[in-house]
Amino acid sequence: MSRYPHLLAPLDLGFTTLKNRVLMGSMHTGLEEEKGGFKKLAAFYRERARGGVGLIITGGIAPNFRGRLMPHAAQLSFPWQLAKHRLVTGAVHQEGGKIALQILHAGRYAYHPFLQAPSAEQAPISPFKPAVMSERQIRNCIDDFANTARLAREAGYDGVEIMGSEGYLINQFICARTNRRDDGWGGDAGRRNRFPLETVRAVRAAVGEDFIIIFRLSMLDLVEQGSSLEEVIALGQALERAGVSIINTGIGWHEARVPTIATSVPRAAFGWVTERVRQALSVPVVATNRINTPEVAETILAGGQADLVCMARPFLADADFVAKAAAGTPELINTCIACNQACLDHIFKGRRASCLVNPRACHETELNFLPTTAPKRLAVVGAGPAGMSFACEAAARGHSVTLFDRAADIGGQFNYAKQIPGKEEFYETLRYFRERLARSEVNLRLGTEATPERLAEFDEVVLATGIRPRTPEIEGIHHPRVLSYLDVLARQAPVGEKVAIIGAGGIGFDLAEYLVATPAQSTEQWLAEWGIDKDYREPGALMTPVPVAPGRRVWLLQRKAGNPGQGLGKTTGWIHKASLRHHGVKMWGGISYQRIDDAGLHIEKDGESYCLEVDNVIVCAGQEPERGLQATLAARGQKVHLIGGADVAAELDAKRAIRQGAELAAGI
Ligand SMILES: Cc1cc2nc3c(=O)[nH]c(=O)nc-3n(C[C@H](O)[C@H](O)[C@H](O)COP(=O)(O)O)c2cc1C
Ligand code: SF4
Repeated sequence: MSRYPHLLAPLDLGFTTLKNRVLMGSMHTGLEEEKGGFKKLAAFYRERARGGVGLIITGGIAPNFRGRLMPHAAQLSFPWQLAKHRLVTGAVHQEGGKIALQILHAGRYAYHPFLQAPSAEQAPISPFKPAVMSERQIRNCIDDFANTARLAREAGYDGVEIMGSEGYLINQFICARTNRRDDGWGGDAGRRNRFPLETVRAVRAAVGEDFIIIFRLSMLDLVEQGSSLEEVIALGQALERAGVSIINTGIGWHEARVPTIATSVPRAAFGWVTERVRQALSVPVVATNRINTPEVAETILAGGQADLVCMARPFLADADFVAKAAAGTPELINTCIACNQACLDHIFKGRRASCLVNPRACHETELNFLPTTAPKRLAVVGAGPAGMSFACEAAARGHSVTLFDRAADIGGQFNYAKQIPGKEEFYETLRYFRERLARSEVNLRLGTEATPERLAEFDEVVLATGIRPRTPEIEGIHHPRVLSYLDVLARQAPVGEKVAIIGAGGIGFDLAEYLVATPAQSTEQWLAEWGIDKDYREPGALMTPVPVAPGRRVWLLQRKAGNPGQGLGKTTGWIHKASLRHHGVKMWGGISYQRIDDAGLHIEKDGESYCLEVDNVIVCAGQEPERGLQATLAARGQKVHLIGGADVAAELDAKRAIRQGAELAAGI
C-alpha cells in the first residue's frame, strides 16, 4: 500500500479526472517573454508532466495590455499567439499530463504607466498611480478574461486559473482597501464581489461546461481593510454557484509585511484557513504555500484540511517529486528549501527563474548530463555544495570520480547554514546529496587529506575547497573575546550575552539570527510573532505582533555607510531585517573600528567615539578562496578546475556553487 494514499488518489471532476491530488502552482518563469522561450517552457513543463503532476498551472498571463505586470509581460489575446502555447500543451499532453493557463491582471500592481484599478490609490509597491476604471472599461476587462479563456481552450489547455488573490486586480475589487467605488462595482461586499463573479460567469460561458476553472481566492489578505473570514466564505460560495470547478488558496497581498513563502514560514503554516473555508464549500479546495514534502502534503489531505495540494517551488527543485513519492523513494526528492534565491529573486531582477538546489530548472534544453564518450579519472577536493554537485553529475555521466574531504562528513558550508534559524531546510539538501552519493559510483573518501601525492593518479582535479574567513586589520583583533563565525557555528564556541558582529553581509545577518533566535517555534508562535490572527478578529486577519522575550543584545555593524542589508535577496532581505528588529538587534552602517580591548569594541560612528561593552566580537568580514593545492598541481601539468568558494569567495553562495558544479560536470 502506498505511503501517500490521499496524495495519489485520483480526483473525478465529472467531465475529467485528475490522476492525483497534486497541482503544480503557478510560477512565472521569465521564459514566457524570452525570444524562443516557449520551446524552453514546453521542455520545462514536459518534464513536470512526465514526473506525474496531476495538473500544472502556468505562470500568470495577462488578459490585456493594461493588465500586464511589466510592460513586456506575456499576454494571450489574439489567435496568432496560439501556436506557441500549443508547444506547451502538446508537450504536456504527450506525457499524459494536464495543464491550465493562469489569467492574471495586475491592476494597480502593474509596473508601467498604463495601469488601471478600481480606485485611484497607488500601491506601495508600484511607482505608478492607476487610472480609475470606467464602467465600460470594467465590462471590456471581463470580456478580455473570457476571450483569453476561450483562446486557452483553443490552444489545448485543460483549464484556466483566474488569479483572484495576492492583491492583484480581482483582489483589488474584492477588498474595501482598494475598492472605494460607490457605483455598481463597489460599496458593500456584494457589489465589490460583482467583478470576480461576473468574470467567472463570462469565462464559464466562453469555455463551456467541460473545462476546468480554478479560482485563486484570497483567504488571508494580511493587510488592513482586507476581507473578513465570513466575506471570504460568502465569496467562495458565490463563486461555486457562478461555475468554478476548484478553489485554490491565496495567502497575503504582495504589499503585506508578513512573510508567506520564506524558509522561516513553517511548513503548511496556512492549512488552517483553507480548512475553514473548505468546510463551507462543496467544490474541491486546494491548500498552498510551504508544502514541500509528500509527508506534509499527505498530512494536510488526510487531516481534511484540503482536497488537493498546490506546490509551486517544489517543482522547480524536482520535476519528479510525484514519481519519487509514488515509487516509495521520497528520500530521493530534491526538496525546495524556500530560499527564493534563484526563483523569486531572479524574477524580481528581470532574470529567468531557476532553482538553487536544481540549476536545470528552466534550463532543460540547455543543461544536460549526457553519457560521456571519453571517461576520465577525476578527483574532487571538498565535499561541500560545489563538490557534491559536480561529483554526482560527473559520475552519472560515466566518469570515474573520487571525492575527498578531510572532514568526517559531507556538507562543507551546508553544515553551518543548516544551524541558522530559517535555514534549517538545508538539512534536506544534505539528505538529498547523501542519498544520491550513496547510490552513485562516486568513491567517497571522507576523513582523507587530498595531498598532491594522492592526487597524482587522476587525469584532472576539481578544487571545491571552499573558503577561509578573512581577518580584518583592527587593533586587538586577536583579543580572546574575538571569535570568527566559524568558531561559533563550526566549533560551538560559547558566546556571551552582549555581542558585536563585525560585517553585516549575508553571514553577519545569519549569525545575528542564530544568536537571538528563540528555540524551535510552533506554527502558532510563529503566526503570533508576525501578527497573524488565527481567530480572524479583524478583516485581513492582522493583529499586533506578540513581542519576543528579551534575549541577547546584538549589534550588527558594517563599515559601509547606509543601512545594513542592502545586498540581501530582494524578496527575503526585508524579512531578515524585520525579524532582527523584532529581536532588538541594532543594525548600524558607517562604522569605523578603532580597537578591541578588555573594555569591548571601540568604534566611531557619525564622528563620535563609543565603546560597545560587549562580551564577544564576532568577525564576519568576508572570506578568501581556499585554493592552496592549485599551484602545486598546475606546476606538474595537472589540469585543475576551480568551483564554488575556491573560485570566487563571494558570500557563502550555495546557488553559485551548485550551479558551477553542475555546469562543469555537464561539459567535462
Ligand atoms: C518564481 C515564482 C513566480 C510566481 N509566479 C506566480 C504567478 O504568476 N501567479 C501566481 O498566482 N503565483 C505565482 N507565484 C506564487 C506561487 O504560485 C506560490 O503561491 C508560492 O510560491 C508559494 O507556494 P510554494 O511554497 O509551493 O512555492 C510565484 C512564485 C514563484 C516562486
Ligand atoms: S531557489 Fe530556493 S526557493 Fe526557489 S525553488 Fe529553489 S530551493 Fe525553492
